[in-house]
Amino acid sequence: MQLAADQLPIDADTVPEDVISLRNGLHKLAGSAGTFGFTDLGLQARKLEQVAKNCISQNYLDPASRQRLVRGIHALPHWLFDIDDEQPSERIVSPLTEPLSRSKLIAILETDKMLLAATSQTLNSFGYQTQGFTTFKTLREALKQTLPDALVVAVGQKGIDRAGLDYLAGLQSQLESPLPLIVISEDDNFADQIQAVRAGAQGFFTRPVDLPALENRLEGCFNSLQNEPFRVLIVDDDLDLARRFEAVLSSAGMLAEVVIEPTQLLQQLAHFTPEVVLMDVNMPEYSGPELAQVIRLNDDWLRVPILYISAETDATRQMQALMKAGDDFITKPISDNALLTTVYSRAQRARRVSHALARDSLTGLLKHADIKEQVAIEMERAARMRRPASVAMIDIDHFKSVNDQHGHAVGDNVIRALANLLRQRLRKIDRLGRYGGEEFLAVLPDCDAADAKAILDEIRSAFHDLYFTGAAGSSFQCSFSAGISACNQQSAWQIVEPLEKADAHLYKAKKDGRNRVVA
Ligand SMILES: Nc1nc2c(ncn2[C@@H]2O[C@H](COP(=O)(O)OP(=O)(O)OP(=O)(O)O)[C@@H](O)[C@H]2O)c(=O)[nH]1
Repeated sequence: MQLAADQLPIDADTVPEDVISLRNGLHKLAGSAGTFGFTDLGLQARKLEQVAKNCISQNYLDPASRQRLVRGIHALPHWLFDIDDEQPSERIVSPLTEPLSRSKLIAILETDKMLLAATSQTLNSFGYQTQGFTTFKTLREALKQTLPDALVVAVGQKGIDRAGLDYLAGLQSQLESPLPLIVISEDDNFADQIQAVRAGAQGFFTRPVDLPALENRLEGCFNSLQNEPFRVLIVDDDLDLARRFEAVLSSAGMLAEVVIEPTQLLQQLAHFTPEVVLMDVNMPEYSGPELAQVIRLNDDWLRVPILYISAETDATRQMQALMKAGDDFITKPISDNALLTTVYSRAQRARRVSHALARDSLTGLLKHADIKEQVAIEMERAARMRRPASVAMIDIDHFKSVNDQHGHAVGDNVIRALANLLRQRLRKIDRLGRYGGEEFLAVLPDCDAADAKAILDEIRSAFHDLYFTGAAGSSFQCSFSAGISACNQQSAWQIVEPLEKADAHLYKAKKDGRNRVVA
């Protein structure tokens, strides 16, 4: 910029190209310097940018402006040493996503040993670790040592009393984020419920407890939506700044990727599937709004918010950009925490919207069309990589009679319980969807027929061990049948119609007596 400023003609009738490129450089510096902690440098650059802008709008480079530009640009390095201590030392907010690899530990307080064993067993079958207590005293001592991930406590004569709930309320108030708490009571009296709410309860069940429904509530508390890191795509030609944003977002547990070559934008979108796009506005070859419009040409990315990250503060120009495409403006310079919270809230909302649109409302699993698409993707990948993969079609046995005997709501509980069980037992890389009413479809990459059968048999047995609460408090059990189709390394590229094959095997499982897996 210094060289370009020195070469500006004295008293030019029209604005030379160099003033325009200097304006662009100053604009970029004004936006990025503050982000790196050089607030004063950013302010000086912004003032000089305004001088250049005035010349451009008058289409005339007057001597006074030329002098201001030349002197100002030569003085810029001076401001480089005037680093703003405040910003870089600003603490980056704690990671906004928590890794989920270990299974969750649930502490259970239940004075009845039989009920404690049944509750533990059910939660174990859903993949949770459990720690059982029969007195509040022992639970309290354990809580002093380590905190579980959630608490299930019985109140009343058979468990914790009012003072105990007060103790839990006190404990919860000391925690940054309260523990999920589920309360079990003898009946649904108001006093117990209000007491439970004051202790931070997120679930309240009366005896006899519908354990799969309790598990469903627990799972809701853990909110699996938050467990996968948010994915953010950064499009900025200023590589230093882009890397800085990438580092800030990564430090908070998000996955960030930088688009260096805008012509690769669509490929990177398809490959990375971001939940938020951060888009620079002024780039040399393609402007941010142009690239945002390209993204919006494809309905696949409609759910992904595009945030312009720009030094542009002029409301009219911001509006013009937003009218073309894009969702909001983040104004540079931006502090690390402001960047994180803005991106986080946008990503969270985008994920919720996406989830609500693609997921089945009863089970939270992928809907029919989406799981079918996943099967196609995974089978194609398996063929390409010459890796094994399996497809499993799972159907609850005699489900019509569950509805007929216990009502539709109880039937829904059974469907939800199986969905949760499958979700807990399958791996993260497996894809799972609700294929129809009481029918589920899963695709298991890198898993041959024998392994898939073993996993499904284990889940089948765990499902059959569950006791559901039916009409008038009666309890009943359910089972499912499953059909598996698979391709191994050798046949990976030969497999045709995996769904039809799995369906034929499911039919055979039903015909052979149900409660079985046919591979
Ligand atoms: N509660 C509830 N029931 C559903 C839902 N979707 C479908 N159903 C019911 O599921 C039942 C499926 O019954 P069928 O296809 O005859 O099969 P089945 O009784 O499970 O018998 P088999 O599959 O042969 O073991 C029907 O009664 C549907 O009304 C749902 O979302 N909730």
